[in-house]
Amino acid sequence: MEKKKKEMNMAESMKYLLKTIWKADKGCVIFSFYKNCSEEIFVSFFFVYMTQKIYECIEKKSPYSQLAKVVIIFCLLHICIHIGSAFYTYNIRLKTPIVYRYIFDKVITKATTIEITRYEQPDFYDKFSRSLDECLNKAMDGLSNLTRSVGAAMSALAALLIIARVDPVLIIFVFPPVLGAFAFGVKENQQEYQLRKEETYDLRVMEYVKRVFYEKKYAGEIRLYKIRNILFGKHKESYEKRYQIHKKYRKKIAFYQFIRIVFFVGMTLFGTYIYVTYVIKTTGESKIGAYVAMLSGIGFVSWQVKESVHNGIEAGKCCLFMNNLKEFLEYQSKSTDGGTKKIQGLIGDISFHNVSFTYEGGKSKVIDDLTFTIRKGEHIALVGENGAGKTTLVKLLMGLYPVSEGKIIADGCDIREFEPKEYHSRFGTVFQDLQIFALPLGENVLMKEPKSEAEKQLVIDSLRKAQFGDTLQSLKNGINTMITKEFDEDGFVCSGGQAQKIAIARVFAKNPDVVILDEPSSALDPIAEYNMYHNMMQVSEGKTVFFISHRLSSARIADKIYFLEKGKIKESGTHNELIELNGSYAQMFRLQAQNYQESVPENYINQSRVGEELHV
Ligand SMILES: Nc1ncnc2c1ncn2[C@@H]1O[C@H](COP(=O)(O)OP(=O)(O)OP(=O)(O)O)[C@@H](O)[C@H]1O
Repeated sequence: MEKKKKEMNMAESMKYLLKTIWKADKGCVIFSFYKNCSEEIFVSFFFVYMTQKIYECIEKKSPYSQLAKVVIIFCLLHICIHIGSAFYTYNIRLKTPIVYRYIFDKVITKATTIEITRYEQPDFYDKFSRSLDECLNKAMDGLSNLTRSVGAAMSALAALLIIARVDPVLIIFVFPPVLGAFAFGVKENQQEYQLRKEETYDLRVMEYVKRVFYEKKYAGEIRLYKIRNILFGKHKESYEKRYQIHKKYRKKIAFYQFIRIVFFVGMTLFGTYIYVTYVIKTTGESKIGAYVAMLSGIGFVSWQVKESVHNGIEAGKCCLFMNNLKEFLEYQSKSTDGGTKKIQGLIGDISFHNVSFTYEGGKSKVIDDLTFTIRKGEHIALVGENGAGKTTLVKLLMGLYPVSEGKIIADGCDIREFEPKEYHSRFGTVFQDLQIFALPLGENVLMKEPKSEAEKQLVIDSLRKAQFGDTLQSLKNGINTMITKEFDEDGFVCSGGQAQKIAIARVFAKNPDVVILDEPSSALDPIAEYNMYHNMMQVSEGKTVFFISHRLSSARIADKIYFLEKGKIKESGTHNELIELNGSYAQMFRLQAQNYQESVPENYINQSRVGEELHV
């Protein structure tokens, strides 16, 4: 995102992870600490204290009953601790999805409030995908590793206390692995995190290629064109880049691991053996039992330190991913910066004041110094060549993109001052790239589950107005029919025109203040197109309507037509005024009218005259 924030260090990211999971489910954190700490401390007492007791018993020739008492206490403790652990194992499986849902909710909620422009930035996708994929999985892994690390550290500490009772000097031998493991563990973590960051772009490319081969919408093009080879090439290229990145970092990580284990852990083990041999040699064999027991104790401590560091490193890796989550969730969206004002009544007049807009990274203005006013209830047609800026203009109006210069006023107020969610809710839109969801038809229209009879009827009426009535009648399950076959073999697969009709029905069902139709009829047949516009204009009586259409025959019904060219309004007026003006609009209109007349070739007409079926 734009402003680079300082990343959290490991301790801060661990705190953030714990805080996040704590907010999602307190029990998760408590159980995890309980299980891993209690088990590990018990193990250290069992191994070190019990071994020492056995040797003591042999050396002092104490009665066997004393040892039996210790064994019974340990047995009882063992049962108690593992009852708790069993409870944890049962619970943690149930709690993991709660945490997963909590983070998922936060990320998705945030993503839907961020300006659409962010979706065009690779950096946004990196953070978004890492927040979703990595953080979701890493959060629980992080907690598990962190608590195991703390458990192993506590276990090592408990063992050290037992060892110190025999000979405090022995403790010195434990410090090299602790210091080394810590210093090199941090380095390993940093390398691992850098590796993940560096490979994110290529991972995304690989994910994209995977998605293209997976999703049905690409299946046709892939079979018909040679795009498969290009995509394979991209996948291979990214795979090789990732391989090089891994090679670079894995070498360093392996080196740090080698130093940590061979040098520091080795120092402890060999140092202790030399020291214990020395002590036994100089003090005689009186304490041989206790010292031999301590040798295994030091081995245990060293193992636990290794475990603690290893788990700490793993936890650190997971926790550092929390940087992505935090940065993503704390990102201040431009469109959500201000905007708390509520709209009173319906949206009234809308005016553009010297509005200009350039897409981020774009070189030239897509909308260039536009000034005009739309009266409440006017039906406006936006026409012009491809790329003239028509879609961009309506997206600016809906507040989906922030204007670069100037302002848009609705109801006498800059639209940036309105509460974005409420402002967006006032528009009913059919986008050019409209989306149909793998949900029942009713939900696709109402955009929520139609529960009451009135809501169900509204869905049916809206579908009829959108010219979907005949198709609806043929559907066995009516508005409960599942759309797409993604989750239901009997699902209904829409044609392009049917999908457009469903999207149009959404607008009828929503009954918004302002209707925006971005080429809503491009896939409709001429009769459906005529009826759709007729219905739309009827129900939009008194509402402001913007429609973008390349079929200028439909623009005739508008109260006013704006002809856009390179982000500027070149001509405006009613259809008749613009025809009279005899400018670009009139020229385009005449060209289309001429094409329609010439579009049925002479020989087809002749053939049809002799009784053959006409297929045009
Ligand atoms: N997300 C984007 N990022 C960068 N440039 C964009 C983006 N969307 C559109 N553009 C550019 O802005 C210009 C206007 O696009 P827009 O979609 O507004 O045109 P339009 O008039 O609706 O075109 P059409 O009739 O083809 O739908 C085009 O040159 C296009 O390449």
